[in-house]
Amino acid sequence: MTTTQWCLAVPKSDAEAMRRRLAASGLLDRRLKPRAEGGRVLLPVTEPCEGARRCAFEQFPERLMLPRHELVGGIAIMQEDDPAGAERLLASRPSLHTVLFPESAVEGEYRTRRFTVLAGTTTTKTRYTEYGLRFDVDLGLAYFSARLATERQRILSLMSEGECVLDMFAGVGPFAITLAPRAQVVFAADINPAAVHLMIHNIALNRTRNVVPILADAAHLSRIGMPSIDRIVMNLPLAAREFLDTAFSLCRDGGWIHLYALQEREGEYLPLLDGLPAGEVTEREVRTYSPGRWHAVYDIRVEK
Ligand SMILES: C[S@@+](CC[C@H](N)C(=O)[O-])C[C@H]1O[C@@H](n2cnc3c(N)ncnc32)[C@H](O)[C@@H]1O
Repeated sequence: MTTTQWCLAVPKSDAEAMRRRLAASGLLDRRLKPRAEGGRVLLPVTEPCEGARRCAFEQFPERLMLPRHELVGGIAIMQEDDPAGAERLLASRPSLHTVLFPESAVEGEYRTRRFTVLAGTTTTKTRYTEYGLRFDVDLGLAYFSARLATERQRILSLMSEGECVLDMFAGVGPFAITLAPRAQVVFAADINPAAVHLMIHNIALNRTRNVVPILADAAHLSRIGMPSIDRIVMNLPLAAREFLDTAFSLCRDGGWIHLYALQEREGEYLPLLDGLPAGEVTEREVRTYSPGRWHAVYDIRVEK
């Protein structure tokens, strides 16, 4: 049976690396068989993204009946409250231990969701691996998304050796621990004690020596005697705007701020930079969030 889906066409030599990246970020449509076309491989993706086009694919026969889901380690998060589908999903992959259904949207200051267990072990904890790093997460207690895996690697690729980095909204530490190998030091703050607790655990799990976890409201960071920062990550899409003054005060001249935003219009967040010492700004789409709304990142060069 064939079906039409969005896909990315990549050179054969890059196909396996790209397939892994898409799988890690939850974008690979695992129900469909990738296929060759000329010197390229067509990789089916679950949602439109930059460079994607529509193509016909054959379905994997054994996965025909599996419900749509997002994977985080051994947990599958389903989009429908379908216990029978959850049982089929659980049986289809030996690595899965739990299937969850979100009862709420991402909510509250800690940006967490409430879940119902549809199948498997009653837990919201799991171990997730990303580019060789391990993260213990508890989806009920602290925010975590596997969909930013590629974005974390992009920020790493922008860094020079020995940078001093600040992750203002660090959660369980995925950005901070990913960026640490190229940094002199990474300060990683979060207001959620459970997130900071897991971050400390993940720092030890990955034998990272240069991440400084901070349990604090980011609004207070300029008062704790921090050195001048080369690069700041601001991943709190709905409220990061409230912390821009603090970020600009902490970042050195010539440094960079990566501001994540949920937006409905290109350039929606640019007016927030009026009156701030911002130089070059590049805006890019990270991923589609919902129809008409996307997760964007603004790479902002600080010019004081
Ligand atoms: C969208 S999550 C991002 C977490 C992490 N950067 C990641 O990519 O997984 C935002 C985080 O900001 C934290 N947060 C919310 N308000 C904060 C504040 N005022 N100061 C510090 N952290 C805050 C939340 O607890 C949450 O862990």
